[in-house]
Amino acid sequence: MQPLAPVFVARGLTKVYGAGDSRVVALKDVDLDIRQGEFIVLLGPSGSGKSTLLNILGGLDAPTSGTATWRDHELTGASDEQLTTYRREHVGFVFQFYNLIPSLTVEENVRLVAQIASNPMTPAEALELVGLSHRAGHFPSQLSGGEQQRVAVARAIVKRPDILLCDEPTGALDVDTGRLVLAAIAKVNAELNTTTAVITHNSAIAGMAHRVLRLSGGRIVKEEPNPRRIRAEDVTW
Ligand SMILES: Nc1ncnc2c1ncn2[C@@H]1O[C@H](COP(=O)(O)OP(=O)(O)OP(=O)(O)O)[C@@H](O)[C@H]1O
Repeated sequence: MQPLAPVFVARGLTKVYGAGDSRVVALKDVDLDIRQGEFIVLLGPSGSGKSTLLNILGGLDAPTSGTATWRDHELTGASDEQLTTYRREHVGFVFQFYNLIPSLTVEENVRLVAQIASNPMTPAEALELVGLSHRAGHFPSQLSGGEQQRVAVARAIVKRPDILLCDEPTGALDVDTGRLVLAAIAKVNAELNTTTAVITHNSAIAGMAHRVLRLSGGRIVKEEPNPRRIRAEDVTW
């Protein structure tokens, strides 16, 4: 499906941490529109503001100034309760480390999130999407790192989020298992039209994006549309 109208709009987004000598400007005056169904890859050196931007998009953090809206949700100035509702209903997160609950099976890990969502798919559907139906009854310790990360993707998408935010999803994985995780993320983007943003230090992954954002010093210094997207299976590093 083709990307449509902007669903996320940021204007003059600035984030300052600390004060005085420890003051850090993590984001500086960032303007950004993200369209429905877009697959965005964020690249940039360590400390350039990628996670800060993703955390604001996901309602995990609030900007110091500027505005950020997701559809009709005003994220700037939202209360903690409103941000919690926004995250719960609209945002799926995948981080570098999988954070699965070791004492629960794969299916139970995914079900835990489905239970607090308003319009979830079944855990079985989510596991099918990431190609792990046959592992539903296993415990996380019985899975490889790449399989555990695909469970984390299933857990993130079982609630049918509007946006899937991935911070270094393949950072702990080798190339073969990393590709399978990327394929699962790309499939969710393509089949559910889930707007997707992936932070990575691995510029090869940029080939999968509709659009690549390069950050440096808290600013988006380059935006590159990618007319020739590659499949996850063809990413090499
Ligand atoms: N909670 C915080 N308190 C103080 N400074 C912070 C905090 N979070 C981030 N920073 C600082 O803000 C800047 C941007 O950090 P951010 O994590 O967004 O960068 P990044 O591009 O994601 O880096 P990396 O690739 O290393 O994860 C850095 O200088 C960082 O030290």
